[in-house]
Amino acid sequence: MITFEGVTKRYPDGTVAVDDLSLQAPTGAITVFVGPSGCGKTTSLRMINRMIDATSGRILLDDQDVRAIDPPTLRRGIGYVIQQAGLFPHRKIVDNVATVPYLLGWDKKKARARAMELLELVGLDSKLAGRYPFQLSGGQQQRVGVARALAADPPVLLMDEPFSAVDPIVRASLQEELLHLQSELHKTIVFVTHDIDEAIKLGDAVAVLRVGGRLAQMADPATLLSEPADDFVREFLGKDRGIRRLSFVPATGIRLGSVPADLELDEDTRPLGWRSDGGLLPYGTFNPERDSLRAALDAALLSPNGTAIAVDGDGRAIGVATRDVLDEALARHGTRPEKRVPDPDREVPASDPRRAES
Ligand SMILES: Nc1ncnc2c1ncn2[C@@H]1O[C@H](COP(=O)(O)OP(=O)(O)OP(=O)(O)O)[C@@H](O)[C@H]1O
Repeated sequence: MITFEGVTKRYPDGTVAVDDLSLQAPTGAITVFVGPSGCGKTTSLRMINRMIDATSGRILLDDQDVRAIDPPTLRRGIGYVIQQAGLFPHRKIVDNVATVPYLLGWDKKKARARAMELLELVGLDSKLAGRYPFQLSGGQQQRVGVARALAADPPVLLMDEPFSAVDPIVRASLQEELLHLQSELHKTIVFVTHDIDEAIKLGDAVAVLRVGGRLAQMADPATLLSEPADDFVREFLGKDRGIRRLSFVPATGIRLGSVPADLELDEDTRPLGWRSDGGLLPYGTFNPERDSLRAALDAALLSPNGTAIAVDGDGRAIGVATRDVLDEALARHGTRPEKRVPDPDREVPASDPRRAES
């Protein structure tokens, strides 16, 4: 557990980057700091490993004040990943990954063996080990950055916009891999991003900061989307938060009808398409055991008749959800009124989506 207790950082020029920040990043979970540029995310992150020292307040690592631990010792237990990986350009990939083990005095063979193991863990081909950073793509370099941060098996990992320099497709796969790694490693991760979608995808807990380094809200993603604390958080989450929050509603409760005769199936009862005079029409599927209500809606949108096909883990049709049934599910989950503290002094502007919701 990482605990911020009333932490403030005032830079020598008087800028208050972080103002009385109190929050907890739970052990074994991903906590994301998100917010607009200049809101103090990086400063907050760097105060954990003492690359920056707080002006006042305390940061505790489990129960120990980080100020009581000398920085080299502290950083041995904290992996650090930054944007564009920050690899040493003149060192081979394997030696970049082995940096911390070398510093810890491991013998070269053991350190390199560990590096090779980590390259595999982050999905890199072992033949890249002998290359130099410039010979790798941006996405590969980021993977090396993650491998390097994990080299000494630190319990804590700090990640500062680690995926923001790569294109959206590579970024999505790096995010998936981080989630996969985390499901095995259970590190305590603090992740900084300015991208709310990334925060919602990766965070077990999301701390939304506002400029001036003040905490606007800290919550799990589903709560954040359904119960934004104020207008700043609501704006920051964006206009499509209604549909995004359906990603956190399981599709299990959807009432399924039987598979209709106009759905063409193969011999294993996997769907092939909707029959029509002009041939088979496209369709969309969802797995009620595994997918969200959003996935079911997506499946419905892919079918010209608006009916989503439910499949089992082997892709076999087990039923359908018609538009009416999906409407019912939406009515149950999609229009839940927000819990907010009304502010009688505040007018709700005509453009505010809450007007439409009420
Ligand atoms: N060394 C410094 N001296 C003075 N002010 C600083 C210093 N470093 C950062 N700041 C200021 O502190 C505030 C917070 O900066 P910080 O880098 O923590 O924000 P951030 O949320 O990470 O921003 P971004 O998303 O743009 O990286 C900003 O106003 C920044 O200009």
